[in-house]
Amino acid sequence: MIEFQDVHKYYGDYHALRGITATIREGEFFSLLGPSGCGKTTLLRTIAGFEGISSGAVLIDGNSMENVPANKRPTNMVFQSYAIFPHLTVAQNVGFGLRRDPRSKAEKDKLVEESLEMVGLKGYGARAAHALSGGQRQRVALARALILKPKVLLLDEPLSALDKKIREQMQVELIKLQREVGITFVLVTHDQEEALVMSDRIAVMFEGEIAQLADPETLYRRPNSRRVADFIGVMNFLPARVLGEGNGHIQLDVPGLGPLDVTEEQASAAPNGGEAAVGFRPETLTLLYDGQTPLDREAPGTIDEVVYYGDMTYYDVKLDGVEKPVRISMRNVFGRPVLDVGTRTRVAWSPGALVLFR
Ligand SMILES: Nc1ncnc2c1ncn2[C@@H]1O[C@H](COP(=O)(O)OP(=O)(O)OP(=O)(O)O)[C@@H](O)[C@H]1O
Repeated sequence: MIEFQDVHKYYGDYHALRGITATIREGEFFSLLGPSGCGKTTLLRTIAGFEGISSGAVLIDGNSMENVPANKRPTNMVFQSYAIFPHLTVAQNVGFGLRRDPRSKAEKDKLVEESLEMVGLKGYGARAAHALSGGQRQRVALARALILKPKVLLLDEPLSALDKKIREQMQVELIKLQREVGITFVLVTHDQEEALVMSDRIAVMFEGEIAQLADPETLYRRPNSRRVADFIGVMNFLPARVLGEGNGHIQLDVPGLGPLDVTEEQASAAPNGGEAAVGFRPETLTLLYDGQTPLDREAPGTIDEVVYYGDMTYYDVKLDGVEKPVRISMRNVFGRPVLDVGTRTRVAWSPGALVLFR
């Protein structure tokens, strides 16, 4: 659907996009995720045609966009600062892009009403746009983009100005909306949680390059580099020594956990460039309570810090002989006490949940 072929972009001397090659599939919810300045907005704008490229090609439906101006592309963009017109009504805002459309007023009114219904604002047409809340304004901006029936909707941090609760609610609504209308959504976000929640696939970008492109579960469970692992969620790292390998297995010695085996599939693809380390997510470790036997392996440690979140607790635990504590998340179960700092404990873990970076 959208194809980037070795796309480079310079702003003067600055190399903002450094050889982007990727395909966004028709009908998918695709996110560009990365820290500030990595080039994700620039890449999104090359799809819209708001930004030219220095070399390479951007194709939509197999057609090169090289000489196609923004207003002739099958795309539409929704911005962070939902640029709606405050002096117009909601309906006038939504119908704005149809003002030169030859269809009758009755037909256009119907389209406006349908679009408003799509975004959960049925019956809001006559209201003054300036009287809407932030979340409602963003819906109006969405309805205004959708009414033009683009093949691709480009979303530049559309939810970042909303407060946490409304943002989470809008995330779910956007997913539903995307499924309903079935058009390709490309979202720019620096919020890894938002990308995980919403996307079919995510391209993680650093410094003008795509570091990994995968579905959320793969990104989370099998990050291909330490940098991606660090950017997505929380990942504990422990230094590891590679003892040997063969038959699809790698033997390691990990201080704090002991000698262990991982499979080749557990090794990250991109070279770490430094010393080997194993990584594991906080929820892949478990604190064992008295009398509990581990399913797999266990290691002794001492609780160093406790952060209580209501539904769960984060424990920072110092494994024996390891200076830096590892973070463990435990779901709080009724009747099970939250443990105190200083408690001696046993940490259960499974070799299968580790990722090896080397
Ligand atoms: N018009 C421009 N002229 C010069 N440099 C630019 C221009 N637009 C962007 N850049 C630079 O290119 C790099 C990538 O910018 P871009 O806006 O794509 O990053 P981003 O990942 O979207 O970051 P953010 O989340 O902060 O918007 C940045 O270093 C930025 O300063």
